[in-house]
This record gives sequence, structure tokens and C-alpha cells, in this order.
Amino acid sequence: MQKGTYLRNGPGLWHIEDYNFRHLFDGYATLVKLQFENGRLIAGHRQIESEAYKAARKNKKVCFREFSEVPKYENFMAYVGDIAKLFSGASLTDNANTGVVKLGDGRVVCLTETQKGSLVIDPNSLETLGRLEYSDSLGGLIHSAHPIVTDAEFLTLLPDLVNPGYLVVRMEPGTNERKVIGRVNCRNGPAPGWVHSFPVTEHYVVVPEMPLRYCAQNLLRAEPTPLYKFEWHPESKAFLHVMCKASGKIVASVEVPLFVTFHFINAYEEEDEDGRVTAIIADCCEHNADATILDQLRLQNLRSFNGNDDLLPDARVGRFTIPLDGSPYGKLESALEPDEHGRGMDMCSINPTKLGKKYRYAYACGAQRPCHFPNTLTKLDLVKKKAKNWHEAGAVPSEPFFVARPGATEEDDGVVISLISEKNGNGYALLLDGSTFEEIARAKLPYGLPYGLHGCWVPKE
Ligand SMILES: CC(=O)/C=C/C=C(C)/C=C/C1=C(C)CCCC1(C)C
Ligand SMILES: CC(/C=C/C=O)=C\C=C\C=O
Ligand SMILES: [Fe+2]
Repeated sequence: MQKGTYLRNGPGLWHIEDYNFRHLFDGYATLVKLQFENGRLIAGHRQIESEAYKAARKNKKVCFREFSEVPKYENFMAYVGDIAKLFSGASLTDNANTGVVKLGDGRVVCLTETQKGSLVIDPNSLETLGRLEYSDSLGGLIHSAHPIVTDAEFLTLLPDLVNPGYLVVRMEPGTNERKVIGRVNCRNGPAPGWVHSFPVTEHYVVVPEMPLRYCAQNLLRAEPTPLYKFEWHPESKAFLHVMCKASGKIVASVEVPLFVTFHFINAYEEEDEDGRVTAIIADCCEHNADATILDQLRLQNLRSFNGNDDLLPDARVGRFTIPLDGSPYGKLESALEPDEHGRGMDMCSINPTKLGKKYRYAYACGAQRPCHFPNTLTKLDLVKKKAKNWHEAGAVPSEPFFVARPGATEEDDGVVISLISEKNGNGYALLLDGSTFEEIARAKLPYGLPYGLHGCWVPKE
């Protein structure tokens, strides 16, 4: 195993004093590290010291607007004051509990949906070093929780809730300044669709316009709605827009069947025999156009599995085909039979050298039913349309994260790292062979860790 550190972020602390949070996404961020060195594994974990977390600890209550939790107001005037602060972003959380990325300049940043929740951390000590302050004046309060990060750039989307649309922006390593590549205006609907993630190809950025849309009114509410800060607008339809990375021009904007996704897996350019790009293929973990998955992630629901009820809604690998010949419609199909992976599908990773390129393999969490949460690790072969599944009774694995073997030439030559929560509350780190998907090693942790979301690999220089 190459020397380096696997970092995993995620909501990990779901209560303050005796007040329990409502939703998986409300938890205060817990960072986990698995440091691989000379055949040994050193593990550690630490809370991210966001303003929101520190204020909650100090005041013994929620002080910022989280995913579904809002501060409890003493009186009406306090509520009005908080609403006023909402517009400047001051009352929004900076609880960076979603992902962690290593920028081209070496900085390691934890992220969430709010721009202020971009926090720089030390990958060794897991200490919170401070906020990544964007030095541009692009404004806005939110962004995609999953920027596309390579050694050369950081690309993200800034949804515009006032004039529904998205800015596509790029930041160079060593700077804090995002520059606009271009803008996409929404084709429809009262607000932009939620952009938790988006895909890119070698030359294009794909901007999704989901019928699950941000909702400013829901942002103001004290009590959550079934779709929290979002709203389902099937009448507004669904679109995918394709922007040229070099020029910012929109080369395609197609209507597609209604869809719901948190996570795009990858995208690439499809060429004809003469090497002309004819279409863009974009894959995602697609929840059968059913937004109720968001509410299924309530903690009460996640903690109440009795071993029998099959409560996890079906999901699949949704494959979009976006024609580049000016046709108005794109296609959405299942990339493989969803039963191959138990009709559960989320938390995906690929070999990063395949980003934006034609690829064959993806790793994700699937389902062995009955279950109420994805409970398998699955290796997807998108050419053979087959999946190979790893499962252990009662265990919940986190995102399988692929790390290529240095010098590898095969796409799946590497290891897959996941942290497993066992039925009895204990946990272990699991390494699977990226090619055979057989277990290489497991390391028992001295204590159980909370479920977590997304990771990254920081190689040792
Ligand atoms: C863990 C995870 O995926 C977190 C998700 C957090 C979300 C979707 C946060 C949403 C938001 C706020 C906390 C305040 C501002 C609005 C919005 C971006 C919806
Ligand atoms: C854990 C999850 C969905 C599971 C459903 O199958 C979604 C997480 C999203 C945020 O990063
Ligand atoms: Fe995510």
C-alpha cells in the first residue's frame, strides 16, 4: 500500500446536551483519518471546529441554521433578527460536514453546501486551521458541496436563487479567487435545482437542473417541511445544460426525464468513427425521480431498523445521453439492471484518472434487502453491466473510496477503502482489491465511529 492518508468527512455528532437532532445531514462534522505508513495503519478522528460547532458547545444549543435544525428563538424579535441575518448569510451554518478535498496547492478543505462552510484542515492533526475565504466578489451564499478538484483546478457551481440560474466558476491552485467561466439560466421553475454535485467531461461542464429545487420560503421556516430547504416541482421539468469549459458557451441544453440524484458518478464525450463528439454521457446515482429519499435520511428512521422491513427506496445508475446535434431531448436509462446491486445506489467513487473520460468501473454502496440504508459495497462494471457485491450481515459500510496503485495501467488496479460500522457498534477499516473486489485486509478500530460520507486521499510526499 502506498504511503498516505485517507480522510473521511461526515456529520458525526447529532446532539447538543440532551437535545437530539433530526436529520443525518444536521450532524456536526467529524473527520476521520486512516494513515498508511510502513505496513501500519494509524487511525484518528476529531471534530471540525466550525463556528457553528463551537457556538453550539459554548451556548449549549444550536446557534446557526443547519440542514434541518434552526436556532430556537426566545421571542418573535429574535426570529426577525435571525431572518435579517439570513440574507447576509450570517445565520447560516459553516458546519463543513459533507466532503473533504485536497487542492492542487496542497491545502485540504472540508466542504458543505454553504460557501462559508469551506474550512481548511491539517490532514495530520485534523486540526481546523481556518476558513477558506473566497477573495472574489461573486457573492452568493451556497455552492455545490462537491466541487470537481484536480491538481490543476477547482470547479464549482454557484446557484443564483434570485435570477434562477447557475454560475460555473473556476479557481486556480494557490489562489482563493474564483473566476466565472459562464452562466446558465434555468429553463424553467421558480428556483434553480439543487446541485449537490455535477459532472464534467474533458471539455465540458454539465449543469443539472433537477425538479428538486431550492426554496427560499423553506429557508425562512422554523419547522422543516418534508423536503426541508427544497421543493419538488415536476411541472418545471428537468434539464441538463452543457457548457464549454474554455469558452463558457452553452453547446447543448436538453430536457430529460424527471430525476433525483445527490451524486453524479462521471461523464464523458462519446465520439463517432471520425473522432467527432456526438453526445455526452453522464452517470449518476438516481433515485427513480423520487425525492422522498431525503426524508428517509431522518435519524429516527435510520435508527429504527428491525431487520425485516425493506424501507430503502429503489435507486439505480442513471445514464444520461445528451445529444450534441441540437436535438431538444436527452435520454435517461439504467446503465445496468438495478437488481445487480440490490436496487440501492449511492456514495460512488471512480479511478480519478478517469475523471471526464470514458470509463468502465465505479464503486458505490448498494443494498442487500431487506434494509433501510445502503448496506453493501459494490463494484460496477458498466461495460459488462455486472456488479460484484460485498456484504456483512448487520454492517453499514461508508463510501468505497478507490485509490490507484502508483504506476497502475489498468483502471481497477488499486485498493478500495471503506469504514465499516458493525451491528454491535464496533467498527473496522476495510481494504478491498479494486480488481477482484476481494478483501485484502481489515483493521479493527478501538471504538466505533459514526457513519460518514465522503473521503479523499492525501499521498505522502
Ligand atoms: C451532509 C450533507 O450532505 C449536507 C447537506 C447539507 C445541506 C443540503 C445544506 C443545505 C442548506 C443549508 C444548511 C442552509 C442554506 C440552504 C441550503 C444550501 C439548502
Ligand atoms: C447517504 C446518502 C444516500 C443514501 C441513499 O441511498 C446520501 C448522502 C448524501 C450526501 O452526501
Ligand atoms: Fe455528497
